Amino acid sequence: MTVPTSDPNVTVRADQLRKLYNVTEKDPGFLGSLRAFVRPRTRTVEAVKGVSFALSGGEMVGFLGPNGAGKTTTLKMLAGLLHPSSGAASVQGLRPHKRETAFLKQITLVMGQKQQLIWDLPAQDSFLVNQAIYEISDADYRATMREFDEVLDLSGILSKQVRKLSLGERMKCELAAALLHRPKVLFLDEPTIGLDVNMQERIREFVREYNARFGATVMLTSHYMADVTALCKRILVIDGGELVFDGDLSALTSGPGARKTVKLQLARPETAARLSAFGELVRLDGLDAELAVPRSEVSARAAALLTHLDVADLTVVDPPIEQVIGQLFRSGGKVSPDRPAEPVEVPA
Ligand SMILES: Nc1ncnc2c1ncn2[C@@H]1O[C@H](COP(=O)(O)OP(=O)(O)OP(=O)(O)O)[C@@H](O)[C@H]1O
Repeated sequence: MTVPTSDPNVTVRADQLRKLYNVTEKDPGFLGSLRAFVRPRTRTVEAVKGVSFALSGGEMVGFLGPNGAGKTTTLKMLAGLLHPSSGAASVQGLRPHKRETAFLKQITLVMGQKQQLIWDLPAQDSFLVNQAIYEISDADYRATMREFDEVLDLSGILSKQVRKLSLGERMKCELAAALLHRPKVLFLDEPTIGLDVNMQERIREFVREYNARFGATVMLTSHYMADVTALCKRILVIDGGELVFDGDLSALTSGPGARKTVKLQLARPETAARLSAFGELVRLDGLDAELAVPRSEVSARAAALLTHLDVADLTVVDPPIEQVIGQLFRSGGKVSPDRPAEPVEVPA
């Protein structure tokens, strides 16, 4: 896919972005080290294989993919930390890898697994360092801190040494420090990782308010689907370095190819083989079973289940979004079209 180049509303653009890493390989042990020293062995990993997309100003987009799919590498290229092997990125009309001051003042990259606050000092000191780096006036600094404090409740933790903060407290400070200069584009890489559900919600609320207040563009990776469903209408899915889906989250749960979960309580035990005739068996636990069924075939399959099996209770629900995304990964991003209902053949 080639990204349109003339849309003035596009703030983030990836055009055939590709990244190769050269990895040095070494066998374990002393002999392995010796061999690697005498005859170094390298391998090329294609972490990102020519991805293209465009984000509009103010859009919040979820960037999903299994481990090692290329999410962080893509975000690092967009934030200018990595130089693409080929292709091009542009953010607010600027080339990220040039790391110009005008670019750095408009973006931020927050990595939940890495910290930018100075470990041995109170968080407040890191804030003052950022104030100086980004040339923020005292008046703006105070106003921003007041606003952030309202949502994140920072008072009482800013004067504590960073090393003594809890994970949640530290993450609130990390976010506030990273947004002190009020960037227009936020790259958030797992900002809620390891946090309890209350703190995840607090961070989401903060991102939502920031986006509404400043019209910021947000690209978010998270392994917690609740973050994505709460904040993003659109998702990009990357798998094996390739972009396999770019569209509305709702299209996955209600569009062609979407599936429903049929929850069954059986009156007597059934075999997996018999249940599988009615749909994809997702769970079988004693008398409780769950089947994934194409949306367009739900009525026919439910009727067949009630006819052929001894069912005590049957309910139809939307599958958890994790399951939908998992299915998307397994199908290489292909959303299969609706098919006409097929007759069910039940093994004896
Ligand atoms: N500095 C590096 N040198 C060599 N290979 C790397 C490097 N960084 C990442 N990779 C490889 O590139 C691929 C993509 O990694 P990346 O960190 O971008 O994935 P990810 O989608 O962010 O994964 P995760 O969800 O596990 O954080 C992986 O195969 C990884 O091993």
